[in-house]
Amino acid sequence: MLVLILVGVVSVLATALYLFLDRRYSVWKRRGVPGPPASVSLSVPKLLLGQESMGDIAERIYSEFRDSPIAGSYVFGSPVLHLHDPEVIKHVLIKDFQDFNGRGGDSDNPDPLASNLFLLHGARWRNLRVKLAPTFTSGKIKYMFDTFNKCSENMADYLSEKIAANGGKHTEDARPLMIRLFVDTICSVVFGIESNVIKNPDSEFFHAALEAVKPSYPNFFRALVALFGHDWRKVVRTGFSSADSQAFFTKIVEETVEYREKNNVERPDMMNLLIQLKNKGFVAPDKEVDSQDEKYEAVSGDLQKLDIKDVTAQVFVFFLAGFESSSGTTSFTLYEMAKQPAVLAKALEEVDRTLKEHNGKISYESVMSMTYLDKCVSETLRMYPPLGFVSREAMVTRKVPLTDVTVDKGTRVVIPIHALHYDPKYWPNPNLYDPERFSEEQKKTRPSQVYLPFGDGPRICIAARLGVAQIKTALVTLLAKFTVVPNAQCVDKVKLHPRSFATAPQYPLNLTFVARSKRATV
Ligand code: HEM
Repeated sequence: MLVLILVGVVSVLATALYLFLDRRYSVWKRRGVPGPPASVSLSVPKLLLGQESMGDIAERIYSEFRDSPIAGSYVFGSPVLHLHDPEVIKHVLIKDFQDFNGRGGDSDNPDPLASNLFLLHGARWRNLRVKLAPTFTSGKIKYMFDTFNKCSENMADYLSEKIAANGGKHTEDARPLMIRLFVDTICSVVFGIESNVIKNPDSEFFHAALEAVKPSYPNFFRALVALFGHDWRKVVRTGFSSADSQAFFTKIVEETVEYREKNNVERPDMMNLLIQLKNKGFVAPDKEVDSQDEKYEAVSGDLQKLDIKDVTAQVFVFFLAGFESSSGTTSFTLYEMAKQPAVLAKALEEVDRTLKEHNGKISYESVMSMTYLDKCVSETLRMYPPLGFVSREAMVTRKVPLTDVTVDKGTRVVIPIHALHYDPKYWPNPNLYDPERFSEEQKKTRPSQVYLPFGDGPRICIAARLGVAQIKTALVTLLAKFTVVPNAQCVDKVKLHPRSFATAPQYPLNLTFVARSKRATV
């Protein structure tokens, strides 16, 4: 009798679970949205085992359903909407932004580093964004120029020493090399600290950087849960960052703030501006460095001050986003130039000519005036966008723009940047590195939403100008002194790491740096 009751209970539970999952996994089918077949067994393993990234999944769905303006999938058992049509994307990112302003992160994540601009949404995000915007004006970037130029010079000195010691050339994996350069750069512009990672790879900042971006399973899983699994986060009790990162950044920020406040230290860096936000609630425009026409909403907005936890979370995201995206873009540009001597020759010619016109001086103006270099960086960002996708969250239940499909409040929305950047409809021969795609004539032939390396709309990368300026400065400084050739061990085609949140090569990008006979700089 007991056995019969037990069998009955198990059968009822199994049927209830089946019906629950069946209903959960049929949301898109019931709404007429195409997508890959869905079931627990099909949607979970590869992603959860870290064998396929969310970007890979978005790409696979895009190539299979690219003719449909939208498609549907499931992550952690929840429906995810994929946008394929540029006009729908424009609505979600820009025109209907208010209803899609979230990124998927939840507001009660206990991780102290999770209350950063990248993950917040709603009023907290808006207030913070308005407060932080003055940190990234073109005036402030020009002001920081000498700082990041100095770091590029240090890298050039390091390579010169290696080349001199190695009989005229030096081979190294470009990616960790550029991480060292941009960790130094970001430490200077954020903390005003000389981390000296270029000369000292044992520096605690280099270890913190590698720890934060390591394509390990725990890092991969944490990012996935932070963006797509807020129902699960409470069960799996995972934060956005590792315990080591939390301890490191909390210590560094507390020590730096305490030292500066005690000793009345003011430095031209982001920490200084974040301390203003902590103590006053806003960053005042700086007449010395900000241009007249730059708009300031901050002072008239919410004046609530940041606490030390908020400051730490922003420092963490600036640090991470600052070195990761720039090191990737610079190393991929050097890699592509090394593979294509004609592109390299044109870039070298422009660097030499422009620096000659500027008396050999690498300045913000000379770097930013190089139009071919600009095309090269744009093309690198097409082929290797640091984020393969961006996400949004539906903040209300409503119709997906330009369709009759209803999307429920809380649904995650994916914009597949990498897939759009490789669609042959917009980019003929997409695997070819061709900077001329960014000539003024060619740019006019494409819809704007098919090129999104910085995202778009009110949540567009807050530091896009800073990122581009520091990447170009590094390239000009290095190309003025060295040429690059692919090493025999250098991969022919880059394979992206499936467990890295940001775009990262799975195998080394070994490049050989050779001193140029005539230096372009003085
Ligand atoms: C080549 C350089 C860079 C690229 C390609 C890049 C790309 C991106 C992308 C795609 C987003 C998401 C935008 C969206 O959702 O629409 C983003 C957001 C963000 N980026 Fe960047 N980024 C770069 C450099 C930087 C740097 C140097 C920093 C800081 C020092 C930074 C800080 C941020 C922050 C804080 C956000 C969140 C903005 C928000 O949600 O309001 N990025 N970036």
